[in-house]
Amino acid sequence: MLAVQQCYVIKEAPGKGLGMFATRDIRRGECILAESPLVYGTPDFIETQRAIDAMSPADKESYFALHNVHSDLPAAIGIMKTNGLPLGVDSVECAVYKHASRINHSCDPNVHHAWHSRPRKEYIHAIKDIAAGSEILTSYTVEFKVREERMTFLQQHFMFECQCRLCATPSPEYDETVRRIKIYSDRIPPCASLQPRRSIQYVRDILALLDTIGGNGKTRFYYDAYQICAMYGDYNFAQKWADLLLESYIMDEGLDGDEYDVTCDTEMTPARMNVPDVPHVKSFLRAIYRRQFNAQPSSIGCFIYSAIVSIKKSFALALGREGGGLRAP
Ligand SMILES: C[S@@+](CC[C@H](N)C(=O)[O-])C[C@H]1O[C@@H](n2cnc3c(N)ncnc32)[C@H](O)[C@@H]1O
Repeated sequence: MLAVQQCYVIKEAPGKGLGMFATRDIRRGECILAESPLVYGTPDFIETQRAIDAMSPADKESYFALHNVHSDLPAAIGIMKTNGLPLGVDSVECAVYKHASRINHSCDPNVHHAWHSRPRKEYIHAIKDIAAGSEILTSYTVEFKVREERMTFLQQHFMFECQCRLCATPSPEYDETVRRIKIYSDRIPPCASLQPRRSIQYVRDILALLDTIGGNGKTRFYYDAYQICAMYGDYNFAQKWADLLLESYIMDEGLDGDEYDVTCDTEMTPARMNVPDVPHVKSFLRAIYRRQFNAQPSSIGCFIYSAIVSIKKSFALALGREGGGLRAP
């Protein structure tokens, strides 16, 4: 497994309790932390309490040192509710971490957190360049919520008033952009089967809107466009969207998960794949990475670009038909 060198410190974050701060410049795409949970939680309080009781004394000490904003609940449960990160999108299970649970919130985050099920670790990746000394901030809310919705959610679940740059000064323009993104996003699935061109246009409109508000959150829309083009046999443009998707996905989630070691067929090449299926492409990228680079994840950016170039060529050979006219990225 690749070693992750610590590039952060946990210390006082004025007005927020403790927080995580960069100890050196961190580049977008770098893996900041890959951490195993102290303990897992489920919606069943009794089960959760049992898991906490069964922790080692050292883990228990770390756990009970964490922040708790739910003083109306037993401490063990309050800490779980304050600090639990879900085990994947929409999961009702969560886990609490000694370090990752110290990361404070921003509606304009500079990291993305993701659960990787095979190594059973939480990964924190920089989604922006982070200057030494800056606070490392993730988002506790789901994407595309207007200021009022975000504030209500954060107050109800985490009992604080967000003072990030997006919340401190209300911006009706920002909220209007978020509303439009949400509307277009909801229109993509129903349009995809009957009006693929229109759905691709929605994707393009969303990408343009996202650019006006900082550019985060593009990955899922690249995936939508890739799927629509692949579904219609427009492999030329499917490949172009897949390139964008891969770059964006790997920047957000990295290639650090051991699941790619386990599932990886090192003989697999993109030319042997029928469609540019993302998990397989990730396995392939990981295999090249492990074969060719004996490097820290911090050099991952350079690798991604060279791998994408080789993948482009291979896909062009394997799938190189002319597109059926869906719009280019
Ligand atoms: C998961 S903990 C984060 C680490 C915590 N600050 C600590 O001292 O361990 C979540 C809690 O941190 C505080 N917090 C997180 N982000 C904040 C922010 N942007 N502004 C104020 N407080 C925040 C809130 O009390 C929230 O309930």
